[in-house]
Amino acid sequence: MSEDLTAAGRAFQVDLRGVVDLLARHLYSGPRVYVRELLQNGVDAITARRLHDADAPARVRLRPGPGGTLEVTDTGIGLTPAQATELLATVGRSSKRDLDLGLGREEFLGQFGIGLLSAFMVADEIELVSRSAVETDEPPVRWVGYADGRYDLTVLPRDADVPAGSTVRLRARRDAEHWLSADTVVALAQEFGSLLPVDVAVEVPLPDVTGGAPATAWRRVSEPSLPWLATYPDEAARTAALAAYCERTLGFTPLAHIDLSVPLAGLTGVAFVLPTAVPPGAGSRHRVYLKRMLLGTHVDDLLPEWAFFVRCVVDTSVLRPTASREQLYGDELLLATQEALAAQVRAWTVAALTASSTGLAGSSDPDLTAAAGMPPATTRRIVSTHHLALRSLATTDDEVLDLVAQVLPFETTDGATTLAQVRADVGEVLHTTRVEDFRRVAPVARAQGMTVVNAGYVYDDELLARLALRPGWQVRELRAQDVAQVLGAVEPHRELEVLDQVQAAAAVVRPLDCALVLRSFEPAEVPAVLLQDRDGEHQQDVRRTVAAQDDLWGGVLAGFVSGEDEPARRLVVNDANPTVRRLLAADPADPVLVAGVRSMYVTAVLLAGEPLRAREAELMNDAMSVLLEAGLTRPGAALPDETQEDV
Ligand SMILES: Nc1ncnc2c1ncn2[C@@H]1O[C@H](COP(=O)(O)OP(=O)(O)OP(=O)(O)O)[C@@H](O)[C@H]1O
Repeated sequence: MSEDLTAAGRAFQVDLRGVVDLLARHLYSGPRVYVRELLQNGVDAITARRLHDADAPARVRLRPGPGGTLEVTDTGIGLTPAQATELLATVGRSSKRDLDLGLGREEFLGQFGIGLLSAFMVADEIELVSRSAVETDEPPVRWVGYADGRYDLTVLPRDADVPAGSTVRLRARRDAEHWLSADTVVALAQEFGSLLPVDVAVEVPLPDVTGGAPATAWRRVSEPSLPWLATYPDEAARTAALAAYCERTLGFTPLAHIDLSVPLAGLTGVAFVLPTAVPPGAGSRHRVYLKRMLLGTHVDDLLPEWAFFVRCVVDTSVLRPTASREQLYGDELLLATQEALAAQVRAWTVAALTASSTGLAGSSDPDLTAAAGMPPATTRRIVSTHHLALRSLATTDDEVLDLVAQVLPFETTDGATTLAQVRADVGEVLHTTRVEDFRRVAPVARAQGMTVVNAGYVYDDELLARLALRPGWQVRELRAQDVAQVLGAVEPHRELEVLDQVQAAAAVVRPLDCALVLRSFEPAEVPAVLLQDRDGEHQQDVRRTVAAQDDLWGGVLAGFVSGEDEPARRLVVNDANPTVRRLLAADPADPVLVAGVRSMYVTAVLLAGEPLRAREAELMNDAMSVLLEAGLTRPGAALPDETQEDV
């Protein structure tokens, strides 16, 4: 016989275990948030009571007990038996968004009506004993919820010893006792509730010195006011207090702090400047409080990527949390807030940069004077520690770009100097875009009096490309020809004199995709330099592609290959170098000439900062043995023969 399952208008049944599992695994970051949810309910209840009675006490007390119990008592609004039935027995029911009850969401931390369930992550039973502080004729009530979805509700006698407000009691599930231990509760209450505007304290055991009954004390975990809004005797005291707060909370001593304020989002706070450089892309980890309850310590997206040199601590009363209460909800308001915060950090950054370039005496801009108010050594330290962040910002911001060009040192062939200085000295800013290119040309360029900027480091080539578009700047990437041009040609008679040797030497490097030319240049100690020809490199690429294509495409592409099979690199041999001159005096067929050219080539590759390929290392070895052999067998170069007697 089959049962009739037809139904209409029935209510959903909820399997609480499934819901709790869902919360624990997918919504909350872990059981630890149960403390936050209990604190939040206590604070919200106090807020609700204070809407009726502004002078009502504002206390939350947490008492971890023996055997894994925890009692959380608040002096909040409490519940009548009817409210307890309605609010606690329905998952998703919340008094905090119920306008019928005359309450709006703005005042409260909670909104979803699921927070209390988080206690089931650590306990199988939640007991809540409550007495309404507003409907004082109502009796107190005791509600007990079980993780399997049942609950008991008992109306207590009117004269029962239950003060106005609520007490939640938990008994830890086996395996979850540590979550309710005094140490853990203190740590969690401090983490989530340190900035709460109510008096939050945890009962902690005192060390037993008398041998009597164990003594306890209340340890206050909340601060009376936000550290950045508190009143201090003077600016120096405020800076010191904020630095101490940063040390306690974020674990570092800041180089400086930047005050933040976005009234639209009810946001105030501070950005602390990190004392050491962080790699770009390290992510920004900001500490965000929502109505003074910790939302998260790793909230992303509060500031743009370039601001990776600061860590913020902010409190907002208007931005909304995601349901996990661990990130901010991405709405229009958050976007506007991010923009406003970025503008404030940027204004400060510009001020710091300007201050470090000029000293800024008498500036009337408050940001500028604030930054300039820092000791010059501090401004310089900030700029040198966080130059990468500044370079990154300069790639998208012209004002910062101009300042960076004036203030930040770049590596050049004249030593570290600013781009503005290079412009003032030589007009055009010539730069390489790879560190290897710079290493390759630096010694020669330096000796020729050419100024070349190394823009091979992160952000620098983007930065120079942007600078090239700024009025008044002439910026160009260095080409091989620029260097080749300044390398002096050799007199025609000398060229003729060593023609055979140069041709023999060219034949040595040709299989290594390298041409060879003879020039005379300073410094004379450098026997040869390797020049990379970008056009040549491109030609090489095309040639490789042509070789790999079928006939039709190969034919089309071959049209792009210009002229002869030009090598991509040029070994420029220095006729001013004594070793080179001796080498060029050798017989073109002498194996020493071949070995000498090979070793010159390898030295030039290394000087250019290029890695040595296996083939080149092999050549070096061969060259060494030829040179050694030649050296050892030279007449008069043999080791003294010990058997021979002195004559
Ligand atoms: N300590 C308390 N004092 C008075 N009322 C309470 C207390 N704790 C819970 N409540 C009532 O129970 C309701 C449900 O609480 P719960 O923590 O599950 O959700 P919430 O706080 O409303 O929202 P959220 O899920 O965002 O935390 C609350 O809206 C509130 O009315």
